[in-house]
Amino acid sequence: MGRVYLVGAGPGDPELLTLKAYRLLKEAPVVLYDRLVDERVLALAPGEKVYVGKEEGESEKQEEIHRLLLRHARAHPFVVRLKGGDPMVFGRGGEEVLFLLRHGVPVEVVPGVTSLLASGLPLTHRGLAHGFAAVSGVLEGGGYPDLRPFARVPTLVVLMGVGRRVWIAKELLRLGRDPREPTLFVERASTPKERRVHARLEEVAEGKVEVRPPALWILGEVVRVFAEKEAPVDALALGG
Ligand SMILES: O=C(O)CCc1c2[nH]c(c1CC(=O)O)Cc1[nH]c(c(CC(=O)O)c1CCC(=O)O)Cc1[nH]c(c(CC(=O)O)c1CCC(=O)O)Cc1[nH]c(c(CCC(=O)O)c1CC(=O)O)C2
Ligand SMILES: C[S@@+](CC[C@H](N)C(=O)[O-])C[C@H]1O[C@@H](n2cnc3c(N)ncnc32)[C@H](O)[C@@H]1O
Repeated sequence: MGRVYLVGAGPGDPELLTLKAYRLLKEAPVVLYDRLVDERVLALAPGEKVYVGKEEGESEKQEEIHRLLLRHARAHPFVVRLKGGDPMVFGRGGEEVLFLLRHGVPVEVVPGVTSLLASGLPLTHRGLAHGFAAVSGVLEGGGYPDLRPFARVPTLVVLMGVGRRVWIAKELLRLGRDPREPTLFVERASTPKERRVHARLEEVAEGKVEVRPPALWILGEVVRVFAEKEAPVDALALGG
């Protein structure tokens, strides 16, 4: 029975791979990969590549992925299971680890650079944000998240939130978040197709902001620190 490495592919740029991820991709007899894995990363792997990604809403395919993982783990000395960003951040990596361990398959998690961090913005900043949170815009089966625990965090990062951005903005306003708060969408961060869109929370709520998935969405005063549109804030003066 081979080992399964649950590897984070990072946000897209192949140079953001860890050395361990790079080595494992080079040596892997087979790589089972997700939808959001950049083709430049896949090109590094000479072995067999099996696409097991899901389109939006195809969460029921998870059991099929588990069966495929088991089959390949039984057929090879080791297998790489490649997920976008970090496998343990909104990647259903926990489910895959539990399934494999329950079937006696050894697993090793190889963290990757999560897209939460791929914007280059500070998620924390002295005098502006002493903490951050990340939340999924959509729950299993298409449910709506309960945003009450997240409404007051200084920096909030939303993943899988593009389709729900108007609802999320309105809900955060209802929960008391500042309508003029700066926010930033980053489509396809770290790739040549990266596109950054600045918008105040109220503008998003009004449906005025065009964004395409996949994109991360950062809300909070830290957006002002490196913003292009706003007058650049002197970060040093805020440093304290
Ligand atoms: O599940 C996988 O295979 C890998 C992770 C993955 C997910 N969605 C994904 C991917 C593809 C990828 O990142 O490569 C891929 C995914 N899901 C979604 C989007 C769209 C977007 O970013 O705006 C995207 C990215 C689409 C794109 O590739 O551009 C949206 C989404 N998430 C979700 C759903 C509903 C569903 O799948 O049942 C839906 C569809 C909503 C709808 O039908 O209108 C729910 C979802 N999917 C996922 C999670 C994370 C679970 C966890 O906390 O581990 C969650 C949240 C949850 O289940 O509580 C996983
Ligand atoms: C299911 S989550 C997977 C997150 C991934 N495990 C991570 O750690 O980045 C998919 C969502 O992550 C975000 N995402 C993933 N890669 C991205 C990128 N290169 N740029 C912007 N957002 C990205 C988007 O919100 C996308 O809908």
